[in-house]
Amino acid sequence: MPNLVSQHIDHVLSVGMLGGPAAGAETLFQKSWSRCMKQHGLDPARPSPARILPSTQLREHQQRMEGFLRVARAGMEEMYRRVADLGYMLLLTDADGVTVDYIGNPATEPLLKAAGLYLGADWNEAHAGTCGVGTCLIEQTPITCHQTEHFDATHIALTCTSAPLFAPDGQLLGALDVSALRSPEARESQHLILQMTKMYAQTIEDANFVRHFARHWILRLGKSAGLVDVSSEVMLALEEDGTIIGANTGARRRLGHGGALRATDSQLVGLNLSEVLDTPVDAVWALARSGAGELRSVWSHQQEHFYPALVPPRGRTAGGPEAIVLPQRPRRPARAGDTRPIDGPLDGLAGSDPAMQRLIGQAKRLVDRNVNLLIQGETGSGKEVLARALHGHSQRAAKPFVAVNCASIPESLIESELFGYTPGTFTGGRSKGMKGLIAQSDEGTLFLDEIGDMPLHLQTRLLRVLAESEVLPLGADQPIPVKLNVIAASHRDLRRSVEQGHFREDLFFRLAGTTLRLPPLREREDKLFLIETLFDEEARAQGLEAAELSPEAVAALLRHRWPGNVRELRNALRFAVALSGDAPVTLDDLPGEVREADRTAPPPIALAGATAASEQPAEAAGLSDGGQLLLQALRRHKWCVTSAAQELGICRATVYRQMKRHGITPPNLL
Ligand SMILES: Nc1ncnc2c1ncn2[C@@H]1O[C@H](COP(=O)(O)OP(=O)(O)OP(=O)(O)O)[C@@H](O)[C@H]1O
Repeated sequence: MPNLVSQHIDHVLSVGMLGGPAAGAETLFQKSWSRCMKQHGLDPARPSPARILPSTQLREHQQRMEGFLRVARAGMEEMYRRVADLGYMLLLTDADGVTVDYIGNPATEPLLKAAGLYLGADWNEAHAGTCGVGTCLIEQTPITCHQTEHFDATHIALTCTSAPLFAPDGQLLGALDVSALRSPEARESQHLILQMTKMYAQTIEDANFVRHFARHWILRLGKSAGLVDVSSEVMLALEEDGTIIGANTGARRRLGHGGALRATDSQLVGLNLSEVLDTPVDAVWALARSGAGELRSVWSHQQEHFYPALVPPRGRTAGGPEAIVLPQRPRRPARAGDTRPIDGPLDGLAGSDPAMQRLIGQAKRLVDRNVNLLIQGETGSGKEVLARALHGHSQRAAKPFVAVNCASIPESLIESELFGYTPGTFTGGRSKGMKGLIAQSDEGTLFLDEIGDMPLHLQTRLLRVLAESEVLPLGADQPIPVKLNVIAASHRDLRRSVEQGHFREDLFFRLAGTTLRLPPLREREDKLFLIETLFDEEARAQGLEAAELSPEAVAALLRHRWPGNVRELRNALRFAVALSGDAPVTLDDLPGEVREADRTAPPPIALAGATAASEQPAEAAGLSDGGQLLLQALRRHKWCVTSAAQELGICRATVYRQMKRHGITPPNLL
């Protein structure tokens, strides 16, 4: 054995030192060895003992994923029954690589513990080196790390097979690992275990998906008509009009663009089923009515064929299938018969930025769908504006929109503000008591801004309100029923907050039916649209409807990085309008930091005059400000319309339209 160990160390050292991104066709393990040495600073000659977290720390890791742990445990027990006799044991880790659950043979517990195959063991690659769990979490794909494929010589007797586990929104949750202290030397001996691990990881993920979407219809699609009821690769959670509100890993892989396994659910969520499958939504409800008889029908996506099965929302099955209340037909596929104008409040939020247009399309499809929405975006990127537009676009538009900023209400007041209180609850309180903000939003929209800052004990109370649709004011003994529609928002990455134990996982899943991500202003391609819209609004507000922006000012505004996002832009324009009065806003009227950005940027070629003389001087002189701006941008980009469009934040078609309007002709066509 000592000889084997030193041989292993030499081998790892030679491969790991040579390997690296430039080394080309390395195996997954050689890449990992090189990562261990170069990035994690590990040394194969210095073995690190198993690191087992103390129970308080372990508890914190477990608490972050309690609901999931229950589901995963059932799958682990079933798998363990099948592999225990072969000498395998099972670990469940979180995304950090910490073992949050374990099943092994009690008779070998001391050996398992010494090898780190135990509760609380940290299998993160940065500490444990190349291993089943740690490397699987980095690669996000199922792997077997067999004996000498481990980095650390203390692990070279082990064989470890791990599969990643993803949350319903596509985020990595952790890994399922099946390991043995001893095994045959041939790597092929683990092939069957790899297949079983993948299968149980999918079973666990799917059970978690069903738990998450228990209140919705779930469509299963499988390759086998006989098995689709019990096992199917694809699962889609649906609203009654066919809107997709959730997609499992199989659905993302099979139905998402380009088979992107790691993509989040944004590609499918918000689409209508009929946009994804060559099947009308009516077929889903026909399937629900006729039950298994419909299974003979085949549904297709591109060239692939599936058999469908439908899981009704929990609670609808209480009286057996005959008690299921089925929608007679899709509630409302489009806006037909809707009195709202097609150009609703959501349409005014953005110009031609592709990410914003996708978001608006998704938001429109999800409005009035009984799906809780979570808006994520940097401070000032327009989360509240989006929430108000969603409310304005919904059938609840005439009902109250109640915005609560969880970060700005003092912690001592937030409970009474949200839940209200009865008369006499507080000395100094209002004599009639107070209706809380949650009750005030009844039938309208409750916007919980900066939800990530809500204290943990109030998260528990809020969860109860959401689950039971009733609120219990402080001092009251009778709850008040409320019809709640919640939109939550945060600039923090809430999933990260869940992982860090600052935010309840169950509340996160309850609030984040779908996550809408607002891009920061610096990434938006419709800056010019926003500049013009906000400038008009600010000028109107100050009674200066005729105010104008000079091309230099617009160019500077387009160049600035906008760390404060749309809020900073609005403030800059308000400042500039106030300063310029009736005269056009010039560079000097802009706030210092915007002017500063302009000074540090390279001078535009067209303004430097080098090419101006030969290129349409007469036309340039007669052009309006907008035309001059366009001409300058085109010159700066050597008449490349795509680049000019990008700089101006408008699409190519608009550039061509505006060129035509201003009579601007590229030099090669003169
Ligand atoms: N699409 C938009 N159209 C017009 N104005 C916008 C838009 N988005 C944001 N704004 C303006 O930017 C400012 C900030 O918007 P908002 O309060 O919605 O941002 P936020 O992301 O909720 O900020 P915070 O994180 O601080 O709560 C507001 O003055 C708002 O009017």
